[in-house]
Amino acid sequence: MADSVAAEEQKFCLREVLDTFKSCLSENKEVYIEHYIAGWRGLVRFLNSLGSVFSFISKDAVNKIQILVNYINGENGSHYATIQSMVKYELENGLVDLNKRGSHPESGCRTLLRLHRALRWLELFLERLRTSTEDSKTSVMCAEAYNESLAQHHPWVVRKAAGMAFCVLPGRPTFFEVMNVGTPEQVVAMLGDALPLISEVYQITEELYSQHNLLQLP
Ligand SMILES: CCCCCCCCCCCCC/C=C/[C@@H](O)[C@H](COP(=O)(O)O)NC(=O)CCCCCCCCCCCCCCC
Repeated sequence: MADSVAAEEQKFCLREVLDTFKSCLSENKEVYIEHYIAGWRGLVRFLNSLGSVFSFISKDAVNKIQILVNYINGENGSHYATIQSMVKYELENGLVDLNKRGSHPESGCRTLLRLHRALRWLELFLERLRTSTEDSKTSVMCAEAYNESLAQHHPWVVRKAAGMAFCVLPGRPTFFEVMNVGTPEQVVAMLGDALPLISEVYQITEELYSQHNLLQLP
């Protein structure tokens, strides 16, 4: 009984995860950090279910999520409701290391920027998955998406480790099964629904960071 409950709890559906990105946007298009983080938590669970070779990646994501959770639960938590309010608060109070890491090495702004760059990887990867054919290789799609996005911000050693991890990604059929969304057609349809929302969250964040010159935070 306990086992089946545990199994049920662990049952993973990528549709639900991607749906959390829907709830990220407020009416006036601000991005709720709490929901943004919830989306990442779900993605990390998915990554963990693919095997322990990916744990160096999920550990870093968990670490960044935790930094943001600590801000949300901290005494200035009200300023961390949306990415917009966080940027305003941290900049106005000099809480961001702008040029080199110094007294604020783990600001909310620089931490979220790392996840934001990873969101671009996700967008590119999911778009490739959506338009892939039966014989497409997940490792190739993942590597291409990575090279076009995150890789540009990673040192050689991280790129090397990431490249090795991609090689052991399961093939497309298994990958789709683990997503637990249904038939390949249903996966493709679900991705078609989810991608515009992920793109919108990405674009809004990108513009905000660009306006404030925060895209290269150390
Ligand atoms: C499905 C395959 C998943 C491949 C994931 C691709 C991303 C590869 C990222 C490799 C990061 C390696 C770990 C180290 C990272 C940090 O150096 C680096 C910089 O941080 P720092 O400035 O504090 O040092 N960190 C980052 O860039 C943040 C990386 C966050 C990665 C989160 C990845 C979550 C992946 C979720 C997969 C879900 C797939 C769903 C598809 C159906």
